[in-house]
Amino acid sequence: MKNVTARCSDIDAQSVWRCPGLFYGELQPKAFEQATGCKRDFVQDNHSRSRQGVLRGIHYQLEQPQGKLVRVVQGSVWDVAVDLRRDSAHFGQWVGVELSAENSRQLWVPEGFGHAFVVLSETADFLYKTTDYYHPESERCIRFDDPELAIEWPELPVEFSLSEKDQAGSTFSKADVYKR
Ligand SMILES: Cc1cn([C@H]2C[C@H](O)[C@@H](COP(=O)(O)OP(=O)(O)O[C@H]3O[C@@H](C)C(=O)[C@@H](O)[C@H]3O)O2)c(=O)[nH]c1=O
Repeated sequence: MKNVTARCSDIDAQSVWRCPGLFYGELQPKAFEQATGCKRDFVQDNHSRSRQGVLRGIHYQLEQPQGKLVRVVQGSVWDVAVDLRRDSAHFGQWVGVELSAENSRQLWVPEGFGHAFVVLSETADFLYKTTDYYHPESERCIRFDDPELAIEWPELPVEFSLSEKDQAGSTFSKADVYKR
């Protein structure tokens, strides 16, 4: 499997099941720094809800590149980060991880990576913090099924469902990428 863990950190979130309900402790800056070795200020918190089979990505912004700390608070997704830094030893390699409300895992997707996910459960609530602001003018998309990237997506009982923007994604070979 083409896989890279370099600079993508899988973090144990601080969530605790309670009876009844769930207590979720936001990852504090110090804990984030300890887990990733990175120091970041997050400027935006996003929340999206999608149904099973919805696939979003592979997204990235050329300007104002965003580091993303991602997690799921309801349901589960298969989450993927792709190294798009041309000078990187891991250029074009990807890492995938299941994120769910049950496993409380978080993935740190650093600046310079593309990001995508597909919803495994009936629905999923996906939350992410970003290190820079949304910049639609420089947003780019690479096809999730690019043969060169050869990302392994899970099999689902429903067809994958993509937005028009995601259907029109570029091939990896023709995509604008990061210089470093
Ligand atoms: C991401 C984003 C979208 N929007 C708006 C634009 C549009 O009208 C609507 C939906 O946008 P999108 O179709 O881009 O949403 P979505 O497909 O959920 O995009 C997200 O996908 C995942 C994989 C990521 O990595 C995220 O960074 C982001 O790109 O929300 C904002 O206003 N601010 C934002 O930060």
